[in-house]
Amino acid sequence: MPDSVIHFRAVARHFDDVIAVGGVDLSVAAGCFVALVGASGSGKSTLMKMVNGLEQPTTGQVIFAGEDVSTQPPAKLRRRIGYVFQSIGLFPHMNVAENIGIGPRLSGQRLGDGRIRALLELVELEADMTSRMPDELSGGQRQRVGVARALANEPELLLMDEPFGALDPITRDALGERVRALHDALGLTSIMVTHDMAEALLLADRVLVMDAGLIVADETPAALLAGKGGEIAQGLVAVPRAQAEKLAAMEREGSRS
Ligand SMILES: Nc1ncnc2c1ncn2[C@@H]1O[C@H](COP(=O)(O)OP(=O)(O)OP(=O)(O)O)[C@@H](O)[C@H]1O
Repeated sequence: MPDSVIHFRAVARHFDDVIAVGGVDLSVAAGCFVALVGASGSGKSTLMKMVNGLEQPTTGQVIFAGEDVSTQPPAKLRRRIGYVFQSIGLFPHMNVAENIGIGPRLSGQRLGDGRIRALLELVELEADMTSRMPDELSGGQRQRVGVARALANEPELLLMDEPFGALDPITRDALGERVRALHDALGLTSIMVTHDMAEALLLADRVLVMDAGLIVADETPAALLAGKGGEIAQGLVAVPRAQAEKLAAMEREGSRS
């Protein structure tokens, strides 16, 4: 498929006798926003890390932009793939501008002040944030800087692993919508790991559900809401649906009293 940015071909990753990823075949089309959901330990992070070379498949191949990831130099992958991983935070000894510019700097390029201001603007942060240190920012601001850093190299692919996990619900909602708007405006291809099925349904074009190292559902949000995707996917959809129903019932009760 020429318009696919990434292909997984029978990709498995074992850690001794633990099968983290058990044989995944998957293609992601250019321009698609994919959410990857599933229980803790189902293999989501391991699958993502095999895209940018942080983990290597035990068997199978990950193909990015037509080439096997294992044959591409790490620096080239870093330039073409932006990532926001909760486990890989900002560098604490670098200010905001230095954090945003680290990717280009590693490839021998210096980001100008104008470009840094433009990146801050993309994630709706004030231009005077540039000299702040990470510990002088709120969690939401740090995640915004993380997104700006991931976009600094104008990546073709954006990988996000629980990017908004530690944020309060209002900030999380706002940042999710901002990232989706950026995805559309910049013509990105994005894959986002989340534990939150509601977030996946609201933001993604395509929702993948992982269970025990395998992708057990691959549906659009509309198809999932219409009951497709099988038992595990429907178990995850049931949670936000039940919450929405309870809230609607409370609202009805409230309007009667
Ligand atoms: N470096 C490692 N060494 C050994 N086992 C690992 C390693 N990385 C992951 N695993 C195991 O592989 C399985 C899948 O882990 P992974 O982190 O991919 O799951 P996940 O779906 O991302 O979980 P979570 O939602 O909790 O982040 C787990 O059983 C985990 O313990």
